[in-house]
Amino acid sequence: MTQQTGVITIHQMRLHRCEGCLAACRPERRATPSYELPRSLSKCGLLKRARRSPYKTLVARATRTDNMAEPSPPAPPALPTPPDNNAPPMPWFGMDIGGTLTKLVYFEPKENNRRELDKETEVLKNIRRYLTRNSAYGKTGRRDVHLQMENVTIRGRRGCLHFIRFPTSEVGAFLQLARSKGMADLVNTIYATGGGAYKFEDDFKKEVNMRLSKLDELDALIAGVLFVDSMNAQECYYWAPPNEEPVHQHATDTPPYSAEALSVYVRKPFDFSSPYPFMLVNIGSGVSMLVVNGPSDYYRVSGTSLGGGTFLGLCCLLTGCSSFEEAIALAASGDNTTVDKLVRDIYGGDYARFGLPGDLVASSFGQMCSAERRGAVSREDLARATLVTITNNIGSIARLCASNENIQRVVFCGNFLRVNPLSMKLLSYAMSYWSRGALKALFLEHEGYFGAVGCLLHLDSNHRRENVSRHSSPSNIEASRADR
Ligand SMILES: Nc1ncnc2c1ncn2[C@@H]1O[C@H](COP(=O)(O)OP(=O)(O)OP(=O)(O)O)[C@@H](O)[C@H]1O
Ligand SMILES: CC(C)(CO)[C@@H](O)C(=O)NCCC(=O)O
Repeated sequence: MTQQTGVITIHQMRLHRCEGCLAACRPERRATPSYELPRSLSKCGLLKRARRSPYKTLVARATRTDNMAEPSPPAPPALPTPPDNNAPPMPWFGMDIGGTLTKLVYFEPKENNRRELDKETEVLKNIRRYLTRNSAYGKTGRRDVHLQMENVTIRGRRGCLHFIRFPTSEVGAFLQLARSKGMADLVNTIYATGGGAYKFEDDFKKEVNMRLSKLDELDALIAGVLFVDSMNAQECYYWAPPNEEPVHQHATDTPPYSAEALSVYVRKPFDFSSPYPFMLVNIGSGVSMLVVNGPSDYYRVSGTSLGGGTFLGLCCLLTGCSSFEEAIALAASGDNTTVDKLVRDIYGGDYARFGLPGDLVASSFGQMCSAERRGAVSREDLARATLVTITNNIGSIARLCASNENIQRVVFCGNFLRVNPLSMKLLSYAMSYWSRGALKALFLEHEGYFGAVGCLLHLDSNHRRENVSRHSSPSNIEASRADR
């Protein structure tokens, strides 16, 4: 992320400028986003104030190079946003305690004036220094420095968003750290989402006397996606062959889904400023699929328990690897065709009548019933087959749901896609090929952090959301199950 020069505020969500834009893009790089506030956000005081604000919203009209809109004049310089004296005390965090990873977004205020600096306690300064000067915390905490967002303004405070993650199994260690850094004395409430916000609520209270103000994970996810995308013109992208040749019209000898064909795919920016309707597929430990018709108009259409957790769990079992990064590295150099049974292994070639090419996987892990083949297979091949199995299954369900719902754009997010271009390319190919070009797979740079951002956006909300979201009414749950 290279946002440096623009000032982005919640009041001025549409204003975007980044180094990348200034260097490489025309001022009109992005079309005016039709950004409506998520209902959850519009309930919070901050945004109510923003609407009444006398400070005019500034819109940097910019259009992505692949989707040129009417040229428009460059945006005028940003007006300063008035500081909000009723803002809650720093530090400001949003937290998503997921089934595998906990994500923490920290707002680091910039431009403190002298008075504020004098007022800032030593503890607060230490927390800020500790979080922003390190990129590793203890054995397992990591800051994704490349995702850092500069010049975000929240409640009149300009600052920088930092993205931190650690395994949810280390929540205990995090609480100890929070105590040792004095965080517990400063923060009495954290906006938190994810199953862990429920599961660990008592631990936060007992260990560090912090209250978790719980937000629904899917509400927070959507709010976070819309907010981050509105601030970062580079957020949304897709993968395609360099010449953008439709993969279902591919006419060479190399199968379009082979490792060789996928290796030439390149990443391209996508203008997501008119997003609706879209399907959001969150690939975390498990997978949730949502149809999003508007910022506060969505439903969970389906899901699958075969997600990122399954990939990692199976890889650990099959290859003895011990981290996600290792599993991905193994998969990157493996060959799944020694593990899977292909259509040609069954037919000797294509099953032409129903358009099934010989190279298509007919049966995932289908070769592994042979002792001889099991003896010959490598760890890399097993990891690759696991990745392809999980990815293709998610792709199939997403495609069926999208066609069923008459939706053309499918946005994939979640940390399964972290450092995992292979899955993104496979999903891109599969969406396009099996829909004959009708579906487009899209991806987001801040992969797994949207829930935590959604929580940060609530930091001044007095409104505590109902524990049971309106989206999970019994009838919706039934509908979601029935859909499978
Ligand atoms: N460093 C990592 N450690 C463990 N898993 C990782 C790591 N990086 C990426 N992953 C992948 O990301 C997945 C977790 O993604 P994410 O953080 O989006 O979900 P979660 O919030 O933990 O799960 P859920 O939403 O289902 O509760 C893991 O299952 C794994 O596939
Ligand atoms: C349970 C959640 C929502 C927790 O984030 C996620 O892991 C998930 O969507 N799992 C898939 C559950 C299913 O629909 O089969």
